[in-house]
Amino acid sequence: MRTDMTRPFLKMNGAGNDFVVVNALETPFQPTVDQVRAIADRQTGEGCDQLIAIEPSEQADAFMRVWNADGGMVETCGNALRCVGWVLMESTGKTEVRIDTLGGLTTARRAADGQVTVDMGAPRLDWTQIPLEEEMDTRGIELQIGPIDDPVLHTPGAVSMGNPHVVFFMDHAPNDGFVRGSGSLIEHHPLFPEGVNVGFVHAISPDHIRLRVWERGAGLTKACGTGACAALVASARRGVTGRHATVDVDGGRLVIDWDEASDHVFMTGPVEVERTGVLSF
Ligand SMILES: N[C@H](CCC[C@H](N)C(=O)O)C(=O)O
Repeated sequence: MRTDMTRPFLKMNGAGNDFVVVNALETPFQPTVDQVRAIADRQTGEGCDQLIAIEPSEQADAFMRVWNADGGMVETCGNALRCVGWVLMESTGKTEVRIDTLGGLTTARRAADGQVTVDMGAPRLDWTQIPLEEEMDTRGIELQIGPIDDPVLHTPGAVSMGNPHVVFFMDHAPNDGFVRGSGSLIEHHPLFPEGVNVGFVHAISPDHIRLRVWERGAGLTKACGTGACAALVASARRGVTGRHATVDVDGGRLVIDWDEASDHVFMTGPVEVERTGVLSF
């Protein structure tokens, strides 16, 4: 491959959801779809679930741009917000930073044990905001997979945390094959004009859930931060949990609070720096 350009990056993860993070504060970073795919490829590239660029912002400390592994640019990423928040707090010495995204303005601050809390803002719950193709009650939408009289999956909650999510409720955590098979089907269902991230919740108790997520444009990941927020909101709206829960994901544990007074969702979880490297184009 001809190499015209190199670019340093930081490889980070949040509860196992991993990112190649590029500093674009001074020099713009505008990869093509093919370049994003090449970087995200785990066999031939650096390998990641999402590619992240930290860009300048007029109204916040930075703007965070997100590409899925399939090359599509998307609105936001909860686990990456913690990672980018940590990088900005380390580099500025601030204890709280504002990060703008295509999915809305967020705030990150330090929490106990080196963790980071992000104020993800209010969930968007109207069917037009998910968005859905037709009007439905987002507490439980009319969608089912499997035999009509005995569906395998049905009536998920729908929530936007800046990006679209559906959340199915199950009496056990599904295995990889189930998540991949049903997740990839539902991701592209015509009910979701912009595609959808697909969560599978197994409620262990009213403040503890197990979550697996098939991510739009990235597949089965070890964690999905916006997915954990959407799972808690969907669960609380159905009375499956209260407004606070520990969410066990494949790669770790996130704590989600849906604050009653502000209506904002707060997500707390880990941040890890894996290594530094240089991208070549
Ligand atoms: N696949 C997602 C973006 C990444 C979200 C996830 N990694 C998170 O931590 O929130 C989407 O297409 O909306």
